[in-house]
Amino acid sequence: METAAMVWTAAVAAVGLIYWFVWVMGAAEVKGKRAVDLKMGSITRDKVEDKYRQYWSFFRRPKETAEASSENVPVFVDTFYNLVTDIYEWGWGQSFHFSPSIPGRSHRDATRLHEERVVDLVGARPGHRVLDVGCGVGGPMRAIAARSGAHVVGITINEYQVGRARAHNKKSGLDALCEVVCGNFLEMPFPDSSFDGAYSIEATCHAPRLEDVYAEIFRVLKPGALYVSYEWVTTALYRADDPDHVETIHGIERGDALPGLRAHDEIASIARKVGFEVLDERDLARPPAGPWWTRLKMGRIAYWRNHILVSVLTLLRIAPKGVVEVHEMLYETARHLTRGGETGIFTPMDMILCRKPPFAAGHQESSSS
Ligand SMILES: C=C(CC[C@@H](C)[C@H]1CC[C@H]2C3=CC[C@H]4[C@H](C)[C@@H](O)CC[C@]4(C)[C@H]3CC[C@]12C)C(C)C
Ligand SMILES: C[S@@+](CC[C@H](N)C(=O)[O-])C[C@H]1O[C@@H](n2cnc3c(N)ncnc32)[C@H](O)[C@@H]1O
Repeated sequence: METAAMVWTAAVAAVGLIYWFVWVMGAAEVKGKRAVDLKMGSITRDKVEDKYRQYWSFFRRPKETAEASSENVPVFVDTFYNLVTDIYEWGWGQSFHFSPSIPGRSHRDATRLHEERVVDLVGARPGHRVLDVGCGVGGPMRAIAARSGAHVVGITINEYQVGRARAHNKKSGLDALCEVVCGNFLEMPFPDSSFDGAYSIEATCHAPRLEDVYAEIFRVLKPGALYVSYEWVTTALYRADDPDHVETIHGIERGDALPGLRAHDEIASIARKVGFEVLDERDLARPPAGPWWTRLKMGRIAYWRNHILVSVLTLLRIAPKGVVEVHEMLYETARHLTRGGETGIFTPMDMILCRKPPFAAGHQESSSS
Protein backbone atom coordinates (compact mmCIF):
# COMPACT_ATOMS: atom_id res chain seq x y z
CA MET A 1 0.00 0.00 0.00
CA GLU A 2 1.23 3.46 -0.77
CA THR A 3 2.18 5.72 2.15
CA ALA A 4 -0.63 8.18 1.39
CA ALA A 5 -3.22 5.40 1.40
CA MET A 6 -1.87 4.06 4.69
CA VAL A 7 -2.03 7.52 6.26
CA TRP A 8 -5.62 7.95 5.05
CA THR A 9 -6.66 4.53 6.35
CA ALA A 10 -5.07 5.27 9.73
CA ALA A 11 -6.75 8.70 9.88
CA VAL A 12 -10.20 7.27 9.03
CA ALA A 13 -9.72 4.51 11.63
CA ALA A 14 -8.68 7.07 14.27
CA VAL A 15 -11.71 9.28 13.58
CA GLY A 16 -13.96 6.21 13.72
CA LEU A 17 -12.42 5.18 17.04
CA ILE A 18 -12.81 8.63 18.57
CA TYR A 19 -16.43 8.76 17.35
CA TRP A 20 -17.19 5.36 18.91
CA PHE A 21 -15.40 6.22 22.17
CA VAL A 22 -16.92 9.66 22.69
CA TRP A 23 -20.37 9.49 21.11
CA VAL A 24 -21.29 5.84 21.53
CA MET A 25 -19.59 4.83 24.77
CA GLY A 26 -19.86 8.36 26.13
CA ALA A 27 -23.63 8.09 26.46
CA ALA A 28 -23.30 6.10 29.64
CA GLU A 29 -26.32 5.26 31.83
CA VAL A 30 -29.15 7.06 30.15
CA LYS A 31 -29.03 7.86 26.47
CA GLY A 32 -29.51 11.56 25.94
CA LYS A 33 -26.73 12.96 28.13
CA ARG A 34 -23.37 12.34 26.52
CA ALA A 35 -19.84 13.10 27.60
CA VAL A 36 -19.55 15.65 24.80
CA ASP A 37 -22.47 17.57 26.36
CA LEU A 38 -20.81 17.94 29.77
CA LYS A 39 -21.31 21.51 30.92
CA MET A 40 -20.74 22.63 34.46
CA GLY A 41 -24.22 23.91 35.24
CA SER A 42 -24.50 27.68 35.12
CA ILE A 43 -20.76 28.20 35.64
CA THR A 44 -19.02 29.75 32.63
CA ARG A 45 -16.23 27.59 31.13
CA ASP A 46 -13.38 29.76 32.36
CA LYS A 47 -14.62 29.73 35.98
CA VAL A 48 -15.00 25.95 36.47
CA GLU A 49 -11.54 25.32 37.95
CA ASP A 50 -11.88 28.28 40.33
CA LYS A 51 -15.34 27.25 41.47
CA TYR A 52 -14.14 23.72 42.11
CA ARG A 53 -11.26 25.06 44.25
CA GLN A 54 -13.68 27.26 46.21
CA TYR A 55 -15.97 24.28 46.76
CA TRP A 56 -13.10 22.11 47.87
CA SER A 57 -11.66 24.61 50.35
CA PHE A 58 -15.13 25.10 51.85
CA PHE A 59 -16.06 21.43 52.22
CA ARG A 60 -12.60 19.99 52.99
CA ARG A 61 -13.41 19.98 56.71
CA PRO A 62 -17.20 19.60 56.65
CA LYS A 63 -18.09 19.64 60.36
CA GLU A 64 -15.96 22.70 61.13
CA THR A 65 -17.41 24.40 58.05
CA ALA A 66 -20.96 23.82 59.18
CA GLU A 67 -20.29 25.16 62.64
CA ALA A 68 -18.31 28.20 61.47
CA SER A 69 -20.44 29.39 58.55
CA SER A 70 -23.60 27.38 58.15
CA GLU A 71 -25.36 30.26 56.38
CA ASN A 72 -22.95 29.79 53.42
CA VAL A 73 -23.71 26.08 53.03
CA PRO A 74 -26.57 26.51 50.48
CA VAL A 75 -24.32 28.69 48.26
CA PHE A 76 -21.64 26.00 48.13
CA VAL A 77 -24.22 23.24 47.71
CA ASP A 78 -25.46 25.18 44.68
CA THR A 79 -21.86 25.38 43.35
CA PHE A 80 -21.49 21.63 43.95
CA TYR A 81 -24.58 20.86 41.84
CA ASN A 82 -23.36 23.16 39.06
CA LEU A 83 -20.20 21.06 39.00
CA VAL A 84 -21.75 17.58 39.23
CA THR A 85 -25.25 17.64 37.70
CA ASP A 86 -24.19 16.75 34.15
CA ILE A 87 -21.71 14.12 35.33
CA TYR A 88 -24.43 12.54 37.50
CA GLU A 89 -26.91 12.47 34.61
CA TRP A 90 -24.32 11.08 32.23
CA GLY A 91 -22.99 8.38 34.58
CA TRP A 92 -26.02 7.59 36.76
CA GLY A 93 -29.27 8.80 35.22
CA GLN A 94 -32.01 11.27 36.14
CA SER A 95 -32.51 10.02 39.72
CA PHE A 96 -29.73 11.24 42.02
CA HIS A 97 -30.07 8.63 44.75
CA PHE A 98 -29.34 5.01 45.66
CA SER A 99 -31.75 2.10 45.93
CA PRO A 100 -31.51 -1.48 47.23
CA SER A 101 -30.43 -3.82 44.43
CA ILE A 102 -33.02 -6.42 43.38
CA PRO A 103 -31.76 -9.77 42.00
CA GLY A 104 -32.75 -10.19 38.36
CA ARG A 105 -33.96 -6.58 37.99
CA SER A 106 -32.17 -3.68 36.33
CA HIS A 107 -30.89 -0.59 38.20
CA ARG A 108 -33.59 1.37 36.42
CA ASP A 109 -36.34 -0.90 37.84
CA ALA A 110 -34.81 -0.88 41.33
CA THR A 111 -34.64 2.93 41.24
CA ARG A 112 -38.25 3.27 40.13
CA LEU A 113 -39.54 0.85 42.79
CA HIS A 114 -37.65 2.75 45.52
CA GLU A 115 -39.30 5.96 44.30
CA GLU A 116 -42.78 4.47 43.92
CA ARG A 117 -42.65 3.32 47.54
CA VAL A 118 -43.13 7.02 48.40
CA VAL A 119 -46.55 7.01 46.71
CA ASP A 120 -47.86 4.37 49.13
CA LEU A 121 -46.10 5.87 52.15
CA VAL A 122 -47.59 9.37 51.75
CA GLY A 123 -50.85 8.15 50.16
CA ALA A 124 -50.42 10.35 47.06
CA ARG A 125 -53.41 10.29 44.69
CA PRO A 126 -55.03 12.33 41.90
CA GLY A 127 -56.03 15.79 43.10
CA HIS A 128 -53.25 15.89 45.72
CA ARG A 129 -50.50 18.53 45.67
CA VAL A 130 -47.28 16.87 46.82
CA LEU A 131 -43.96 18.59 47.57
CA ASP A 132 -40.59 17.13 46.47
CA VAL A 133 -37.97 18.70 48.76
CA GLY A 134 -34.63 18.85 46.88
CA CYS A 135 -35.87 17.49 43.56
CA GLY A 136 -32.67 17.34 41.47
CA VAL A 137 -33.49 16.96 37.77
CA GLY A 138 -36.78 15.32 38.68
CA GLY A 139 -36.30 11.55 38.18
CA PRO A 140 -38.31 10.70 41.35
CA MET A 141 -40.89 13.41 40.68
CA ARG A 142 -41.79 11.95 37.28
CA ALA A 143 -41.99 8.39 38.63
CA ILE A 144 -44.20 9.51 41.54
CA ALA A 145 -46.50 11.72 39.44
CA ALA A 146 -46.88 8.99 36.79
CA ARG A 147 -47.65 6.33 39.40
CA SER A 148 -50.04 8.35 41.58
CA GLY A 149 -51.61 10.94 39.28
CA ALA A 150 -50.83 13.56 41.97
CA HIS A 151 -49.52 17.03 41.10
CA VAL A 152 -45.89 17.19 42.25
CA VAL A 153 -44.07 20.45 42.97
CA GLY A 154 -40.29 20.14 43.25
CA ILE A 155 -37.89 22.63 44.77
CA THR A 156 -34.12 22.77 44.18
CA ILE A 157 -31.55 25.43 44.98
CA ASN A 158 -29.81 24.90 41.66
CA GLU A 159 -31.09 26.93 38.70
CA TYR A 160 -29.39 24.64 36.16
CA GLN A 161 -31.30 21.64 37.58
CA VAL A 162 -34.57 23.57 37.23
CA GLY A 163 -33.93 23.89 33.47
CA ARG A 164 -32.96 20.23 33.14
CA ALA A 165 -35.97 19.05 35.17
CA ARG A 166 -38.45 21.17 33.17
CA ALA A 167 -36.99 19.88 29.88
CA HIS A 168 -37.28 16.25 31.06
CA ASN A 169 -40.85 16.84 32.32
CA LYS A 170 -41.85 18.20 28.94
CA LYS A 171 -40.11 15.44 27.01
CA SER A 172 -41.82 12.74 29.07
CA GLY A 173 -45.23 14.39 28.66
CA LEU A 174 -45.57 14.89 32.43
CA ASP A 175 -45.29 18.68 32.53
CA ALA A 176 -48.97 19.09 33.38
CA LEU A 177 -48.41 17.10 36.61
CA CYS A 178 -44.84 18.17 37.46
CA GLU A 179 -43.77 21.68 38.41
CA VAL A 180 -40.28 22.86 39.39
CA VAL A 181 -39.35 25.89 41.48
CA CYS A 182 -35.88 27.31 42.18
CA GLY A 183 -35.47 28.09 45.89
CA ASN A 184 -33.94 27.28 49.24
CA PHE A 185 -35.73 24.55 51.19
CA LEU A 186 -34.74 26.35 54.40
CA GLU A 187 -37.04 29.26 53.42
CA MET A 188 -39.59 27.90 50.97
CA PRO A 189 -41.66 30.26 48.78
CA PHE A 190 -44.93 28.44 49.59
CA PRO A 191 -47.85 29.46 51.84
CA ASP A 192 -48.56 27.66 55.14
CA SER A 193 -50.68 24.47 54.89
CA SER A 194 -50.54 24.32 51.10
CA PHE A 195 -49.51 20.66 50.44
CA ASP A 196 -51.32 17.33 50.90
CA GLY A 197 -48.05 15.43 51.27
CA ALA A 198 -44.28 15.81 51.00
CA TYR A 199 -41.17 13.73 50.51
CA SER A 200 -37.41 14.18 50.33
CA ILE A 201 -35.05 11.67 48.76
CA GLU A 202 -31.41 11.95 49.84
CA ALA A 203 -31.60 15.76 49.91
CA THR A 204 -32.12 17.05 53.47
CA CYS A 205 -28.62 15.77 54.35
CA HIS A 206 -27.41 19.05 52.77
CA ALA A 207 -29.10 21.12 55.50
CA PRO A 208 -26.67 22.34 58.18
CA ARG A 209 -29.48 21.92 60.77
CA LEU A 210 -32.12 19.30 60.01
CA GLU A 211 -34.64 21.04 62.28
CA ASP A 212 -34.67 24.07 59.95
CA VAL A 213 -35.76 22.13 56.86
CA TYR A 214 -38.15 19.88 58.83
CA ALA A 215 -39.79 22.99 60.37
CA GLU A 216 -40.30 24.43 56.88
CA ILE A 217 -41.86 21.19 55.62
CA PHE A 218 -44.11 21.08 58.69
CA ARG A 219 -45.22 24.67 58.00
CA VAL A 220 -46.23 24.07 54.35
CA LEU A 221 -48.09 20.78 55.00
CA LYS A 222 -51.83 20.70 55.67
CA PRO A 223 -52.81 19.33 59.10
CA GLY A 224 -53.01 15.52 58.89
CA ALA A 225 -50.65 15.35 55.85
CA LEU A 226 -47.79 12.86 55.66
CA TYR A 227 -44.09 13.41 55.01
CA VAL A 228 -41.52 10.72 54.19
CA SER A 229 -37.78 11.18 53.98
CA TYR A 230 -34.87 8.94 52.92
CA GLU A 231 -32.03 10.26 55.11
CA TRP A 232 -28.25 9.83 54.86
CA VAL A 233 -27.01 8.84 58.35
CA THR A 234 -24.33 6.95 60.24
CA THR A 235 -25.68 3.70 61.69
CA ALA A 236 -25.30 2.12 65.14
CA LEU A 237 -22.14 0.34 63.86
CA TYR A 238 -20.27 3.65 63.47
CA ARG A 239 -17.53 4.23 66.07
CA ALA A 240 -16.19 7.77 66.43
CA ASP A 241 -12.98 6.37 67.96
CA ASP A 242 -12.18 4.21 64.92
CA PRO A 243 -9.94 6.20 62.51
CA ASP A 244 -11.08 4.10 59.52
CA HIS A 245 -14.72 4.87 60.26
CA VAL A 246 -13.98 8.56 60.69
CA GLU A 247 -12.03 8.73 57.40
CA THR A 248 -14.86 6.96 55.50
CA ILE A 249 -17.49 9.34 56.84
CA HIS A 250 -15.32 12.43 56.20
CA GLY A 251 -14.71 11.15 52.67
CA ILE A 252 -18.46 10.87 52.10
CA GLU A 253 -19.08 14.37 53.50
CA ARG A 254 -16.29 16.05 51.47
CA GLY A 255 -17.31 14.60 48.12
CA ASP A 256 -21.08 15.06 48.55
CA ALA A 257 -21.35 18.64 49.87
CA LEU A 258 -22.52 17.55 53.29
CA PRO A 259 -22.09 19.86 56.27
CA GLY A 260 -21.77 16.85 58.64
CA LEU A 261 -23.62 13.53 58.61
CA ARG A 262 -26.13 12.94 61.38
CA ALA A 263 -26.48 9.76 63.47
CA HIS A 264 -29.50 7.49 62.80
CA ASP A 265 -30.90 8.07 66.30
CA GLU A 266 -31.04 11.88 65.94
CA ILE A 267 -33.61 11.97 63.13
CA ALA A 268 -36.86 11.02 64.90
CA SER A 269 -36.25 13.36 67.83
CA ILE A 270 -35.65 16.27 65.44
CA ALA A 271 -38.91 15.45 63.60
CA ARG A 272 -40.78 15.43 66.93
CA LYS A 273 -39.12 18.66 68.03
CA VAL A 274 -40.63 20.59 65.09
CA GLY A 275 -44.10 19.12 65.82
CA PHE A 276 -44.35 15.93 63.70
CA GLU A 277 -45.74 12.63 64.93
CA VAL A 278 -43.30 9.88 63.90
CA LEU A 279 -45.25 6.92 62.46
CA ASP A 280 -42.31 4.76 61.37
CA GLU A 281 -38.53 4.79 61.06
CA ARG A 282 -36.54 2.04 59.30
CA ASP A 283 -33.25 1.58 57.49
CA LEU A 284 -34.41 0.38 54.05
CA ALA A 285 -30.88 -0.91 53.37
CA ARG A 286 -31.08 -3.67 55.99
CA PRO A 287 -31.46 -7.28 54.82
CA PRO A 288 -33.39 -8.74 53.08
CA ALA A 289 -32.80 -5.61 50.97
CA GLY A 290 -30.01 -6.13 48.43
CA PRO A 291 -26.88 -3.97 48.80
CA TRP A 292 -27.25 -0.44 47.40
CA TRP A 293 -23.50 0.02 46.86
CA THR A 294 -22.89 -2.78 44.32
CA ARG A 295 -23.93 -0.47 41.49
CA LEU A 296 -21.05 1.84 42.49
CA LYS A 297 -18.55 -1.01 42.86
CA MET A 298 -19.40 -2.89 39.71
CA GLY A 299 -18.66 0.22 37.66
CA ARG A 300 -14.92 0.38 38.35
CA ILE A 301 -13.98 -0.38 34.75
CA ALA A 302 -16.56 2.14 33.60
CA TYR A 303 -14.98 4.75 35.89
CA TRP A 304 -11.64 4.31 34.14
CA ARG A 305 -13.28 4.57 30.76
CA ASN A 306 -15.02 7.74 31.96
CA HIS A 307 -11.79 9.14 33.37
CA ILE A 308 -10.02 8.69 30.02
CA LEU A 309 -13.04 10.14 28.26
CA VAL A 310 -13.19 13.34 30.35
CA SER A 311 -9.40 13.73 30.08
CA VAL A 312 -9.52 13.44 26.27
CA LEU A 313 -12.49 15.82 26.06
CA THR A 314 -10.67 18.37 28.24
CA LEU A 315 -7.55 18.04 26.10
CA LEU A 316 -9.64 18.65 22.98
CA ARG A 317 -11.22 21.65 24.80
CA ILE A 318 -14.69 20.14 24.36
CA ALA A 319 -15.12 19.88 28.15
CA PRO A 320 -14.05 22.83 30.33
CA LYS A 321 -10.85 22.68 32.41
CA GLY A 322 -11.65 21.42 35.90
CA VAL A 323 -13.93 18.55 34.84
CA VAL A 324 -11.17 15.99 35.37
CA GLU A 325 -10.71 17.19 38.98
CA VAL A 326 -14.46 17.04 39.66
CA HIS A 327 -14.58 13.56 38.15
CA GLU A 328 -11.66 12.44 40.35
CA MET A 329 -13.42 13.81 43.42
CA LEU A 330 -16.51 11.74 42.53
CA TYR A 331 -14.39 8.65 42.01
CA GLU A 332 -12.93 9.09 45.51
CA THR A 333 -16.42 9.65 46.93
CA ALA A 334 -17.63 6.44 45.31
CA ARG A 335 -14.80 4.60 47.11
CA HIS A 336 -15.83 6.02 50.49
CA LEU A 337 -19.53 5.38 49.87
CA THR A 338 -18.79 1.77 48.95
CA ARG A 339 -16.71 1.36 52.10
CA GLY A 340 -19.52 2.93 54.14
CA GLY A 341 -21.95 0.39 52.68
CA GLU A 342 -19.70 -2.64 53.04
CA THR A 343 -18.83 -1.88 56.68
CA GLY A 344 -22.47 -1.05 57.42
CA ILE A 345 -21.53 2.20 59.20
CA PHE A 346 -23.49 4.36 56.75
CA THR A 347 -26.89 4.21 55.04
CA PRO A 348 -28.40 6.57 52.45
CA MET A 349 -31.93 5.31 53.08
CA ASP A 350 -32.92 5.71 56.69
CA MET A 351 -36.65 6.09 56.09
CA ILE A 352 -38.73 8.25 58.42
CA LEU A 353 -42.49 8.62 58.01
CA CYS A 354 -44.09 11.58 59.81
CA ARG A 355 -47.48 13.18 60.11
CA LYS A 356 -48.45 16.75 60.86
CA PRO A 357 -51.05 16.29 63.61
CA PRO A 358 -54.62 16.76 62.30
CA PHE A 359 -55.30 19.69 64.62
CA ALA A 360 -51.85 21.31 64.43
CA ALA A 361 -51.52 25.08 64.32
CA GLY A 362 -49.33 26.72 61.64
CA HIS A 363 -45.59 27.11 61.74
CA GLN A 364 -43.49 25.47 64.49
CA GLU A 365 -40.38 27.53 65.20
CA SER A 366 -37.00 25.75 64.94
CA SER A 367 -34.87 25.81 68.07
CA SER A 368 -32.61 28.71 66.97
CA SER A 369 -35.43 31.17 66.27
C1 LIG B 1 -27.52 11.85 47.26
C2 LIG B 1 -26.39 12.28 46.76
C3 LIG B 1 -25.86 11.73 45.46
C4 LIG B 1 -25.85 10.21 45.41
C5 LIG B 1 -25.39 9.61 44.09
C6 LIG B 1 -26.42 9.85 43.01
C7 LIG B 1 -23.97 10.09 43.66
C8 LIG B 1 -22.94 9.87 44.77
C9 LIG B 1 -21.59 9.62 44.08
C10 LIG B 1 -21.87 9.81 42.61
C11 LIG B 1 -20.95 9.23 41.59
C12 LIG B 1 -19.73 8.72 41.91
C13 LIG B 1 -18.78 8.24 40.93
C14 LIG B 1 -19.05 8.83 39.52
C15 LIG B 1 -18.12 8.24 38.46
C16 LIG B 1 -16.67 8.49 38.84
C17 LIG B 1 -18.41 8.82 37.08
O1 LIG B 1 -17.58 8.22 36.11
C18 LIG B 1 -19.87 8.65 36.68
C19 LIG B 1 -20.79 9.22 37.74
C20 LIG B 1 -20.54 8.63 39.14
C21 LIG B 1 -20.94 7.16 39.15
C22 LIG B 1 -21.37 9.45 40.18
C23 LIG B 1 -22.87 9.28 39.94
C24 LIG B 1 -23.76 9.83 41.04
C25 LIG B 1 -23.32 9.33 42.43
C26 LIG B 1 -23.46 7.83 42.55
C27 LIG B 1 -25.54 13.25 47.56
C28 LIG B 1 -24.79 14.29 46.82
C29 LIG B 1 -26.20 13.78 48.79
C1 LIG C 1 -28.68 14.26 45.82
S1 LIG C 1 -29.79 15.37 45.09
C2 LIG C 1 -31.29 14.39 45.18
C3 LIG C 1 -32.26 14.87 44.15
C4 LIG C 1 -33.55 14.08 44.06
N1 LIG C 1 -34.20 13.98 45.33
C5 LIG C 1 -33.28 12.72 43.45
O1 LIG C 1 -33.34 11.75 44.23
O2 LIG C 1 -33.04 12.63 42.26
C6 LIG C 1 -30.08 16.59 46.36
C7 LIG C 1 -30.96 17.74 45.92
O3 LIG C 1 -31.19 18.61 47.03
C8 LIG C 1 -31.13 19.94 46.56
N2 LIG C 1 -30.78 20.86 47.66
C9 LIG C 1 -29.73 20.80 48.51
N3 LIG C 1 -29.76 21.84 49.37
C10 LIG C 1 -30.86 22.56 49.06
C11 LIG C 1 -31.45 23.73 49.60
N4 LIG C 1 -30.93 24.39 50.63
N5 LIG C 1 -32.61 24.17 49.05
C12 LIG C 1 -33.17 23.52 47.99
N6 LIG C 1 -32.66 22.41 47.44
C13 LIG C 1 -31.52 21.94 47.97
C14 LIG C 1 -30.06 19.92 45.48
O4 LIG C 1 -30.12 21.05 44.65
C15 LIG C 1 -30.40 18.60 44.79
O5 LIG C 1 -31.41 18.84 43.86
